[in-house]
Amino acid sequence: MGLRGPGRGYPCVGARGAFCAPGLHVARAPPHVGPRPPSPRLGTCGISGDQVSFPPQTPHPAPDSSPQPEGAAAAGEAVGKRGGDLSCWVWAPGFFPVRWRPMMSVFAPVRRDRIIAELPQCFQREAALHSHTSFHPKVTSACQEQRTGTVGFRISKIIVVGDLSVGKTCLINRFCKDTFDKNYKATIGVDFEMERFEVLGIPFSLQLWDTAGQERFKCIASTYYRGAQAIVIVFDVTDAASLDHTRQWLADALKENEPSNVILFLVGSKKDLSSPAHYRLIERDAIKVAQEMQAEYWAVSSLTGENVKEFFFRVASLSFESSVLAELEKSSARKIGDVVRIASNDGDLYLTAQRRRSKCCF
Ligand SMILES: Nc1nc2c(ncn2[C@@H]2O[C@H](COP(=O)(O)OP(=O)(O)OP(=O)(O)O)[C@@H](O)[C@H]2O)c(=O)[nH]1
Repeated sequence: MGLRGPGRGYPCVGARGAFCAPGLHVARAPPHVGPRPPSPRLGTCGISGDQVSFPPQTPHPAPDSSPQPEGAAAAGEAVGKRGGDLSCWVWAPGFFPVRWRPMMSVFAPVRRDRIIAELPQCFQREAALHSHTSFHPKVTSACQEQRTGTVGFRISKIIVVGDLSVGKTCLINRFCKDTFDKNYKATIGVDFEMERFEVLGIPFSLQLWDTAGQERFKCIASTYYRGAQAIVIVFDVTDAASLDHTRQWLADALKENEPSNVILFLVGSKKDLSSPAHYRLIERDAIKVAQEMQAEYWAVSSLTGENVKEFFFRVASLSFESSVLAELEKSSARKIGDVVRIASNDGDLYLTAQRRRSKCCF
């Protein structure tokens, strides 16, 4: 059974690249059989130049009450590690079912506990993307003047990768739903959550792509790596081998992304399971790996919630900062009579990974 996704000759609902509609849950696509169901009406809006679709106003009934392609229910179960929500199946153009979560809306007010007014601090200064204590002054002033782009809100794609069972799903669930499941259920392909923030007064969303760690699902998951603004590589602090494997996960993710356009995070999970003495040992090694990768290091526990919110706030803030700086750089380059070049004194505007890695000063 194949997965339909960007870049594989399959349409992704109203999306270009790897972006999918907020609130739409991409399912593994069963082969189509039988008559084509009516296409849903899809509205579109522009987000940073990418098209995304709104959920259809009249979703097709759920698979159990309507004709469906063979295997659709199985696909739903397969994708839905997070079953039991209010989602239903809808038909997307291109013949494959997607799960629509009606309760999610990009226009609902941002939760009060998702408002970021100051740059959250790093976890370890030795392995941080940068150790500044506040947002880049150009970002702050652009936000004050509402010069962060013509579109009302921004969106960043974050992919979460790492060995099987290291805790990727639990990490996302702890942050997005404040839940923890002690039973392991493998992710098949990818799963997807959208989390909305307000950063310096500007609406900002993170698309969190939870990918499968099992080898046999890797090729499905890797089709969703493209177009990431941040890569989160997770390892288990009680399993040194999972730390060793992070290099390979990074290499695979970078095959689909331009290294200078992504920011990297190395996350040690299950901190609650490690004794302080053991943790100190693995942290020393993890910091070395993070420095080598030029990633920011964090250690978290999804069981207790330790550092989970702080980590995602940091991801949101640095992704936001990086995207606003890129936008400002683009607009300043455009001002120079359509000749795309960067004035030397603006050279720090676009924080490529290389520059971030060298921890340049403002
Ligand atoms: N004690 C403890 N257990 C955890 C923590 N995070 C995850 N687990 C457990 O580890 C197991 C695997 O967690 P998942 O989040 O499903 O792992 P995953 O990386 O998404 O696995 P794949 O979907 O196969 O890639 C589950 O049994 C979780 O309950 C944690 O912080 N502390």
